[in-house]
Amino acid sequence: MSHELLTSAEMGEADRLTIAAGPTDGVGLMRRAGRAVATEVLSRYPSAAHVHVLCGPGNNGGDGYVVARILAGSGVATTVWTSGPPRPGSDAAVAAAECPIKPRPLSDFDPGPRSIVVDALYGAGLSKPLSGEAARAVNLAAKLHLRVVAVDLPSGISGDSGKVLGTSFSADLTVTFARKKPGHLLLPGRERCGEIVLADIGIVAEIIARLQPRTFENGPALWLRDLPVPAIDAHKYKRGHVGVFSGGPNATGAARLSALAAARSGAGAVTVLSPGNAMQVNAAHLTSIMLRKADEAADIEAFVGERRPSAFVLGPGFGIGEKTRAFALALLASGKPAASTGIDGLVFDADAITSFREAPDVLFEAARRPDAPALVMTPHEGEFARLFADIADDNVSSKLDKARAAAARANAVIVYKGADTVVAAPDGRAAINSNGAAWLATAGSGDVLSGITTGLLAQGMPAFEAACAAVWIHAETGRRFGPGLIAEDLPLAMVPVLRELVAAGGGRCSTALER
Ligand SMILES: NC(=O)C1=CN([C@@H]2O[C@H](COP(=O)(O)OP(=O)(O)OC[C@H]3O[C@@H](n4cnc5c(N)ncnc54)[C@H](OP(=O)(O)O)[C@@H]3O)[C@@H](O)[C@H]2O)[C@@H](O)CC1
Ligand SMILES: Nc1ncnc2c1ncn2[C@@H]1O[C@H](COP(=O)(O)OP(=O)(O)O)[C@@H](O)[C@H]1O
Ligand SMILES: [K+]
Repeated sequence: MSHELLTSAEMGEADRLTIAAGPTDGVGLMRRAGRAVATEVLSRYPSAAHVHVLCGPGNNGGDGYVVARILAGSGVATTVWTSGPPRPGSDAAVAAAECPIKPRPLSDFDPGPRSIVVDALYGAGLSKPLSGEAARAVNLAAKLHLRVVAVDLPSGISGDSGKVLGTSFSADLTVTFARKKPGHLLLPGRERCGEIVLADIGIVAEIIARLQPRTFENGPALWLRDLPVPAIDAHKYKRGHVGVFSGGPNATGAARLSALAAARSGAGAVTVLSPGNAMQVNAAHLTSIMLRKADEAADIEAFVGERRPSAFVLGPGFGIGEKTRAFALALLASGKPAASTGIDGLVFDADAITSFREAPDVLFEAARRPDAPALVMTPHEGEFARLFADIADDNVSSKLDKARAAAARANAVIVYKGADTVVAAPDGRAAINSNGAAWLATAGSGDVLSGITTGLLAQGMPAFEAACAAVWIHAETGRRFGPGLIAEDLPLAMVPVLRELVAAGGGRCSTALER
């Protein structure tokens, strides 16, 4: 499965295990890596006037010497610029010795217009901010609008965090090896990589599996087998019943967006739980979605006892304050074992998150109780900082690290939203999403996401998989819809996406939910 993402350390270990297993040695891997890059350059820029290969002192530079040798051997005018010679005896030194081009110092780098740059300065071993001659090369390439092909990663981008250290190349194409790294998907790294090509250099799946990777690129491979489809004997309650809490009379739309999305994602029944004073306005706007009054926590208990809901979403448009906290805690810890409530999961979004700003530990402790239903929280950056202020303030950690730390602390699946949404589970698994588009940045879009997540939870999908699937489906829908998207469009527009997923082999029959 090539959706695993490897940290620099894991990639180094994969390298080591592959060499130990034989027969390929380190230089062999380097030759394959360099050949993969050279093949892309030759096929994409067949009439390139001149290629400038920038080689650093480590193995990234080693790959660069291989590229330069192959390009020169193919008749391409090639110049090698180096920021320092490889360590004697290293694989890179072997690759440099095999390269017939005499390197020139990077400080003299002087590319002509319309030439191509192959950036093999630093990759997985980037250890400090780019400065001096490397920074000058970055600026020159940008000023001359040169095409840049990055080897493994654009130099200056951290493979583990996607952060820019000092400055970085903005590549048109990045060729990486064996598996992508988190920095290829997290921003701003993703944007600086351009198109990403994953090259097979002979590090086999068995070796990757031995590393037991815990980080993934979000996509159907991660959760398709768990995507619920109705069994032949399904009836609506077997397909899961979702409860969505509505805000007051002036804030009911968010709940209806969530409710509609939950229904479209396959929940057989959806009930909006509305304050008494908003019943009229909700009733005027609901058709297949049911409506029930819920003014206090005791009303939830009655609803659970009578109507057997399987998942709830609390937060969209609900309002911030004591009532929200009381509802959240009642849902998490009504004092009954989960088996008797039958609740598969909860989604806390928006105001349900913000309401615990002053006392996040109360929420985390409630979520930690062994009988608490599985919890998914879907904060955007602002909401994340309210609940996890210290984690958010840490300027060193990546978004991936932050989501993971938050999930462990809250004992919840955390969907840390944004253009590079990260989904993290308390057990350490995490997925980075990359199929979205900025069209999704529209009011109510997050309410739809929480509805999809709740709909999938209600159908028995495990929390991490449900959150990952919801994020991917939501993003895919927004990307395909494109200009003009508003949140109201999303529930219907996700139907073709769902259809394709079911046709592709989703998943688990919701009869398994019979209780
Ligand atoms: N693993 C695999 O399976 C395979 C890996 N392969 C390739 O290996 C690459 C990783 O190679 P790598 O580990 O040698 O690190 P690399 O990025 O060349 O840098 C290390 C050197 O740069 C220096 N340095 C760092 N940052 C700097 C800065 N800002 N400014 C100045 N100097 C800086 C650093 O200095 P130091 O930290 O020691 O001070 C050290 O000397 C990987 O990206 C891929 O292309 C392929 O061959 C196929 C198989
Ligand atoms: N630039 C972007 N690219 C991709 N997805 C985005 C972008 N901006 C926002 N999104 C997605 O849109 C949704 C917005 O949710 P949220 O901020 O809660 O909005 P609202 O509160 O208005 O519903 C999230 O799923 C987020 O990941
Ligand atoms: K590079």
